[in-house]
Amino acid sequence: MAAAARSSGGMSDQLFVSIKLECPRLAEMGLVPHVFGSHPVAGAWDPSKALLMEQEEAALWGLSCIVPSHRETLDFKFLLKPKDNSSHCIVEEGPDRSLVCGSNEVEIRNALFKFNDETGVVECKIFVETEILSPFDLAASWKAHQEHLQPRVRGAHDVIMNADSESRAKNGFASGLELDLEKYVVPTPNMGSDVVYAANLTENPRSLLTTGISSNNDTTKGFLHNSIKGDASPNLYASENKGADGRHVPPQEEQRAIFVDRGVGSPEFARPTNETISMSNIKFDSEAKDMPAAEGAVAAAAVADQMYGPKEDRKLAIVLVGLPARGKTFTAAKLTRYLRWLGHETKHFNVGKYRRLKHGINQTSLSASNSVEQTADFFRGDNKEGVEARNEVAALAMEDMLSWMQEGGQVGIFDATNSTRNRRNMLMKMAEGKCKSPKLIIVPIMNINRKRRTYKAYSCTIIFLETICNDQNVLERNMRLKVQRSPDYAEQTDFEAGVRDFKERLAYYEKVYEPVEEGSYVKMIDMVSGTGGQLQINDISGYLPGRIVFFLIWTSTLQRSILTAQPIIGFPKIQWRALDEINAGICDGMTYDEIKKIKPEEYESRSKDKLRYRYPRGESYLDVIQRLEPVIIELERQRAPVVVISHQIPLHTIIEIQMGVAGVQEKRYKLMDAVNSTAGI
Ligand SMILES: Nc1ncnc2c1ncn2[C@@H]1O[C@H](COP(=O)(O)OP(=O)(O)O)[C@@H](O)[C@H]1O
Ligand SMILES: O=P(O)(O)OC[C@H]1O[C@@](CO)(OP(=O)(O)O)[C@@H](O)[C@@H]1O
Repeated sequence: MAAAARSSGGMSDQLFVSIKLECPRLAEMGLVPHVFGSHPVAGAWDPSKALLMEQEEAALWGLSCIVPSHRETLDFKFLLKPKDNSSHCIVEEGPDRSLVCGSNEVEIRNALFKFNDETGVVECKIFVETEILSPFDLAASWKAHQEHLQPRVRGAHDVIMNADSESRAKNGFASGLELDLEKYVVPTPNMGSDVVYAANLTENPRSLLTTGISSNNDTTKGFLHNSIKGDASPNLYASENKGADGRHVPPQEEQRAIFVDRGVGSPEFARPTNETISMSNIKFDSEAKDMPAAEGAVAAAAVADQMYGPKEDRKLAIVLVGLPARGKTFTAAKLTRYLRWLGHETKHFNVGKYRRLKHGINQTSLSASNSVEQTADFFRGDNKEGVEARNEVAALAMEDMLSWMQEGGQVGIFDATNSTRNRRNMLMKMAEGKCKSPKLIIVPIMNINRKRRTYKAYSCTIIFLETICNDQNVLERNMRLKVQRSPDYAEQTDFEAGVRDFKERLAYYEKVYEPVEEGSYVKMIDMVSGTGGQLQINDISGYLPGRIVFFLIWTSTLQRSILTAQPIIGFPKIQWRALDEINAGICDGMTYDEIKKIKPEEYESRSKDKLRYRYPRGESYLDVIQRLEPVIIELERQRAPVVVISHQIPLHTIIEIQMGVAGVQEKRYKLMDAVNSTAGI
């Protein structure tokens, strides 16, 4: 019942790069080395977005990253910035340095920095170490991280590379403006210095700023306007068109950051041991241990492929769905980082943030009672005012997201519960309004020749990403975390009362919750419950880029194929509806003999043309072939072994299909009689 496909290529390999710079003089001169380069993640030659190298010893700085294999070359240079004035910089002399992806040969030469004063030239030693990593190395690294093992291969610490890492280091937060926003606008409960409420780091509601919609927190409004003018964060909205050396720098609305996620892509990677990598090994005991980095990658994989084709022409709206405390914001944040890392303009819009800015953190004004403990009331499905208010802020956020996409943004991530069909319909309609047709966004451009407006169309796809969690222990813990961290409960001094209120809110949501059954969707089910987790994918063609390591087992959605996959631990399993057995319609559950007896005319038609015969209310083999197309295309693209567990394969048989330049080789392994046969097809 199983077929394994293996391909000979190594295109999913990634290049691990570790750069070190040694120079005893820099520290005493108060200078900090940075790296900047051609790729947006290295600042796109914009010195203000250069990546900070971390000081590892008194005279040694380091930076590590993973470069995806599809990037052909990465040109870069070193530059020095004074510790206390990051706007001045000294770029190294000489030609650009080049890293050729797919090759681990790098030219090593010292870096020379020329000063116009008596300092003269400062020379720094450079060490560059590269290594091509297979998906398995990365997966093992991820696993090692999850288990909090000490690095087995490299000694360097994990990297979080962030264009604004200096201010991050100073503030402990990713962005000056957003830090200030949280500090001054919405009170946040004391979560410990290193914990940031993820929703706070999402997009700032521009519709609420520009339309003058008032907040019941006056400080908010005033502060926001000041911030935009530049008082709070001079860097965030400043745009520069030229780098220090005159190179063109693409305009950027916000700081670009790449996170080489801890674990996945961490320099602390570990070689695979004989152990298997299992989602079920994920520990889930404290937030400090963080949640699996995998989901972000998993979900990203499922959507990243939507980005294939000319990048500037493709738009993707990812709409999160799920009850509160299911990890939506967490997943959206990971997805945002991951897609940005892949090079896609991505923004995360959190409706909770909009709600808090518009209505404040205490919704009692819209609820029946004035007690703080009644705030859950705002979320009651039959609280007309509450529902309207929530829809209103959701519409504002969607409006902002669609406008940003029209202006050039590529992936918008819309983070709210979106727990009813009505709400999702509203969002789809809004998107269609902008798109004119579900797949198209129309933007006017001037056609000078004809002196009239024509329209340039580009496609926009909506994908629902639903997070489902049935594990009561996980939920209990998540709920307490939400109360501890959400600004909604910042003013609630009685923690247990906050938990009760949040549970009440959840119960209201549960009453009206309608899981997604419509459109294109990815369902992430129990990803953190310790059972391995499952993904359900519907109507997403060509998903799963080869470089993603977490998708290695594919099953249909039917019990028997899921059960067959169960003993295979080590990889999350993905259910594809496209792999389901033929739908036999009214004949479902009957044997051929029974069909012959009960439905002789059907039996007769089927015998005449098995390929085209379609069961009443069911499918024909031609239909099945058609729905299998995306699976086949995806298989072709995979560069790591994939196990497909599906139907109509001889019992107790594994078919290994090797795709190579010389054609396709098929091997059959009979599990019961150990006789193997080989055939070319
Ligand atoms: N897939 C998941 N299933 C369940 N819990 C998760 C998942 N991913 C992350 N979490 C945990 O859920 C907690 C609440 O997450 P959050 O993203 O704020 O929830 P939501 O946005 O759904 O209200 C996080 O602190 C995280 O530890
Ligand atoms: O309007 P819906 O779809 O319920 O979603 C947004 C709401 O989700 C909530 C539900 O608790 O999420 P969040 O945790 O992101 O703050 C509310 O804050 C927010 O107002």
